[in-house]
Amino acid sequence: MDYRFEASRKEVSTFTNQEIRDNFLIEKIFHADQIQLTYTIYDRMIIGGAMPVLNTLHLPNPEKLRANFFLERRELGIINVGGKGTVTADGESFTIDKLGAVYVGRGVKEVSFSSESSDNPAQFYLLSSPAHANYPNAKLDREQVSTVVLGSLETSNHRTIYKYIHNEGIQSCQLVMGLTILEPGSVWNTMPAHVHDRRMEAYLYFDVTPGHAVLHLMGETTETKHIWVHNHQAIISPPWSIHSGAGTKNYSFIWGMAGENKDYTDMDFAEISELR
Ligand SMILES: O=C[C@H](O)[C@@H](O)CC(=O)C(=O)O
Ligand SMILES: [Zn+2]
Repeated sequence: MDYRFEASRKEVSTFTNQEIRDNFLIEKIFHADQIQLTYTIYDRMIIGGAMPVLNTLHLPNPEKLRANFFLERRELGIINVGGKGTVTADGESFTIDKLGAVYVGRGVKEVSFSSESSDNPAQFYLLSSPAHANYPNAKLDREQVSTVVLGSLETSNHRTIYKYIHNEGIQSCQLVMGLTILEPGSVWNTMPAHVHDRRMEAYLYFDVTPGHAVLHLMGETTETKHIWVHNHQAIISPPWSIHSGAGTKNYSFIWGMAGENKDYTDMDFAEISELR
């Protein structure tokens, strides 16, 4: 498991592009027949990917957790961005298509991942935060998710927010998770930008058309930095950082958060005129 410590706001303002990438970008989430995990000290979120092709993959118990099993003190949110696949949690199986989600609660001992077809393998994006309570395992298909439409084509930010794990959706201890799909011609996500000091956030960019990319923006509102992000790359966003981006074409991304509260609307917006 990759381990990422904090970087202070002051430090980040002096970082080179490579230092920004080393600290906040996860270059490759999906490795065939492997589970990739990155532990970030920000709210102790674990960001990962499971891509079963020929084999069934088992959620490991990394030494760093000093736990008896991965979910002893954690919960896990999963969204599939690949082909049909199955998540099994202590013998209970949940089969999901692309953009289906599974929540696995604290206390589940065995979690495994498999694909229906090795020609079109599932790609399970994983987010795990510490949990102090057990919530039931749950599954949600894309069609069942509550959506909010935001922005407009005139401001190049017409997009649909799908909320999966949140106060009115799948119940969790800390984890909030969903995804955003931009309409053709719209390229800006999360503009106007915001911060939420009470929660960190992680992004996974997906359905980025080959040959296109997203210019992800981070940093304090008056000290922004950029990272060019390609398909299936993830971003760690500290609680003090904006997390916004503009693509060379429309794209989609999974967002997830954990921290002090679970209120999706708890955001402090920055005026566009304030950005530096
Ligand atoms: O705190 C919430 C997250 O930043 C995202 O849900 C924002 C987002 O998807 C968007 O505006 O496009
Ligand atoms: Zn946010």
